Amino acid sequence: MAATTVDDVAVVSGMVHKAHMDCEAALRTASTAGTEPGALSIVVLGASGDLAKKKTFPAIFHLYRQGFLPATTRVYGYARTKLTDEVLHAKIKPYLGASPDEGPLVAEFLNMVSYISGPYDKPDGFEVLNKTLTQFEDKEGAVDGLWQGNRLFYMALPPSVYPTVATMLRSVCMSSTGWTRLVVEKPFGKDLDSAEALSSHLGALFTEEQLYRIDHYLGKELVQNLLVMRFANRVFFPLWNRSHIASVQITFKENFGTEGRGGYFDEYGYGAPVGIAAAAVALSNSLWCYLLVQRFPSPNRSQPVAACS
Ligand SMILES: NC(=O)C1=CN([C@@H]2O[C@H](COP(=O)(O)OP(=O)(O)OC[C@H]3O[C@@H](n4cnc5c(N)ncnc54)[C@H](OP(=O)(O)O)[C@@H]3O)[C@@H](O)[C@H]2O)C=CC1
Ligand SMILES: O=C1O[C@H](COP(=O)(O)O)[C@@H](O)[C@H](O)[C@H]1O
Repeated sequence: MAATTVDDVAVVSGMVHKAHMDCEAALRTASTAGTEPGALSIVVLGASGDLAKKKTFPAIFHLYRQGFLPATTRVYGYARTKLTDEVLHAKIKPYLGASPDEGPLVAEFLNMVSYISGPYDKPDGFEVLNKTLTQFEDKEGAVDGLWQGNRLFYMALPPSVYPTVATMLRSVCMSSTGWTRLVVEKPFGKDLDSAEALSSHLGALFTEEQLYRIDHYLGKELVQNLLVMRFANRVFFPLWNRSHIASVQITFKENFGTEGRGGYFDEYGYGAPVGIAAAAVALSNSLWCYLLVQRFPSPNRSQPVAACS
């Protein structure tokens, strides 16, 4: 059995890089931190929903607080519900995870956040969004006399609308002066056929470098630690195989109900008891990934493409 090396850890980090990140890590990678020149627009699609409120906006706030976002960043929420900027701010503020003395910082952050309402299946709203982004980029995106506007789209939406929204973004909202990236939160399909269909749909619209598929559960510390324990711990590494492990048990525990997460359970047995629907969503992505984290062989290079294959 080969000894574990620092390279093994780097290889594992490479895998983590592409597919196993939480919202914050994904956004940080996708925005290449605060050093990149030009204007950065982060668009949260499904901004009126549960994931946006509980995970995505707080993650963006944490990046802002840590100085990982360029000074020329704006955050746009997009969804069908008609909301004012103020109503969106009031909705997300309690979830940002700010301490009582961070009032001014929160106000500064919310000042960067605005909201656009529009449909997912017609170009109208996306045209307004594109115009808004372009105006911001024209104003703030100057780099050495040239203009650069980078756009990050985060789909905090039910899976049923991913394909339509991706098509709209591709036809109406691509940046013509910088990069465009699309973050897709799990579930990535509910079975092999739907995962392949989604993959080929997105693959026809965006390049692999533009696509970030994430499951925030795999960015959790416990799961990340499993990777280190498997590949970088000299005691566990030689023992982590079928000769020494009789079975692996993964327990999914959640003690609360739907709580506004209608879209979350869409197509995953919404009529079923909440626990079963929640477990079905978790099983379709997170739990399989946990199992893979236990089992996948060490990839031979640290690039995401090596990890994917
Ligand atoms: N909530 C969570 O903790 C987690 C969620 N996810 C995933 O993130 C995505 C979003 O989840 P979540 O925010 O909970 O879902 P929501 O039900 O809150 O949906 C998000 C938004 O999408 C719009 N929407 C809801 N249902 C539909 C529909 N049938 N057709 C079109 N638009 C709809 C609504 O906005 P509007 O009507 O204003 O357009 C809603 O505010 C899902 O893929 C979910 O599986 C992943 C991990 C955790
Ligand atoms: O992916 C999921 O995330 C949500 C939120 O979980 P949290 O522990 O990060 O707060 C969870 O409710 C859901 O069951 C799971 O599939």
